Amino acid sequence: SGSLEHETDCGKYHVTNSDDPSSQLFYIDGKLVERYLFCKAMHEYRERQCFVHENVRDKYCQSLEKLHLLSGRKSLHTVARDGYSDIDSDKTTLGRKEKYHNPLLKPKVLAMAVPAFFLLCCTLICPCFQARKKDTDHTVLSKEPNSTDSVSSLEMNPILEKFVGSPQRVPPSPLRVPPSPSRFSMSPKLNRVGSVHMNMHQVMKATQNFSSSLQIGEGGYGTVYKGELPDGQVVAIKRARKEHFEALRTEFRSEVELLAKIEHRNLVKLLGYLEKGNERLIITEYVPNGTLREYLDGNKGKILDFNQRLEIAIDVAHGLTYLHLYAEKQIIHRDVKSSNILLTESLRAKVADFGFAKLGDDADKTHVSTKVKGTVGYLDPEYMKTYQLTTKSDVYSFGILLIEILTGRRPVDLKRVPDERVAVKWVFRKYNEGRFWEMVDPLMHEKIDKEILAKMFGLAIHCVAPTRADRPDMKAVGEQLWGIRIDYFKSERRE
Ligand SMILES: Nc1ncnc2c1ncn2[C@@H]1O[C@H](COP(=O)(O)OP(=O)(O)OP(=O)(O)O)[C@@H](O)[C@H]1O
Repeated sequence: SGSLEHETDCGKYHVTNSDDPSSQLFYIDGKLVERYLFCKAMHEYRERQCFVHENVRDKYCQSLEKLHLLSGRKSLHTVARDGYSDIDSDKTTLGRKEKYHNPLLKPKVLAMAVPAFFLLCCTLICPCFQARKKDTDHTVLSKEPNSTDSVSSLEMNPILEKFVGSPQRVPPSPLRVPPSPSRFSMSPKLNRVGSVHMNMHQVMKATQNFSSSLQIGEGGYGTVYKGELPDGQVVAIKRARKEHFEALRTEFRSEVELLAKIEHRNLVKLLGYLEKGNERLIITEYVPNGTLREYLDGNKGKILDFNQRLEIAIDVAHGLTYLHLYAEKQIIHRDVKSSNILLTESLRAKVADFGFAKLGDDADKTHVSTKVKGTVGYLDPEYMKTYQLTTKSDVYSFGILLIEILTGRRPVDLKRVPDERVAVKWVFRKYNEGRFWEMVDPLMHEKIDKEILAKMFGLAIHCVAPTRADRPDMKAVGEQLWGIRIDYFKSERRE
């Protein structure tokens, strides 16, 4: 091991040498940076005719130079702000120039997308958030940013484990803007929210005393029951678990107030709310056909065809566009995932679970600073780093969801071989190799036109760009999906 420090006319650079390449540290002007940024600086110094030790550049940066990944238009400062990260692990997939046949495969876009995987990996295993095991790999995070709790029951494998233990990954004391007190203050009228007003006795009757035979699901906040109202209307009743009650109080209340204002065919409708003693109950429309995840898992006895998947994606995009743009106040969902997409009998989608919903900020601000909430695998890396929540965090989660819809894979699946565990990373690799069909859900036997697949996966990759400014907004995503659907029908007619 050793250390090399050099000063050029342009700035200082410094590498700590180590026999183990993974523990090498790179510094530019005294700041620790990822290797990619370091090489980007070398490249810029050289372009500005500053002296650079060629042996240093050759040793650490040659592979990146060869891949043309250092010559993008972005300046070093822009790149640093964007949080670009080491791309080593993906270099083999970017090898041949002719692979850039799609605009999305151009080096700039690749350089944008590759680091997302590194950040995603950090996201998946960041110890600063308490993870709660649920289902197989779907773990919900709900953590104050400066808390010291560590990963709890999240199953970890040795490969992931080595990343754990670095609390510095999360800024220690981010700005946090508490929800406006007026919106969340105790209101005696809360029981009158929505169109269904029930008392506890009626709820007990509707759910047969919370009978396990009427239980339809279990989520972060508690248990969900199916119930029938005296007029025959079937509803879903979400009952907060008592042990989480205090902690969930605000969330529960925020869910109610937000949902009550929403009226859109792609969003689950809040029908009522009941606060009584130690019970908090949310009554919503019942969506009869289970979750998108259940369909993708093949648990519903029917496999979604490509058109149905496309329509589900469009429905979700429309629901989220409504929350982002057209609701009375901007709403950021914060927990977009396949188990929160409920399907109707005709397999149209409704976005559910506004438990984590958060009001967007007023028009004069671009983000809300908040504690990190969401589900492992879907979390926007920029939100994880900055605690700044914007609608683009939902766009990121939507990109992950789109990958799920197309591949059938869970965002993180520890049962797969190591380099296929993180679906987005696997997709990116295959995408670069132009192996679109290999990514398609094996349960879906249709042969989809390659161009259509390239557009769908390209859109998903665009949504998961590491920097929110590079992601499309939800409205544009819906429009693109709509365009893809038209192309899909045209391609079907040709065959
Ligand atoms: N309105 C509804 N209609 C039909 N089923 C529902 C409805 N709401 C929830 N469910 C069922 O209950 C399950 C649990 O829902 P819930 O929203 O509590 O948790 P989740 O979204 O899966 O997890 P989390 O809240 O932890 O993110 C869902 O997966 C779904 O199967």
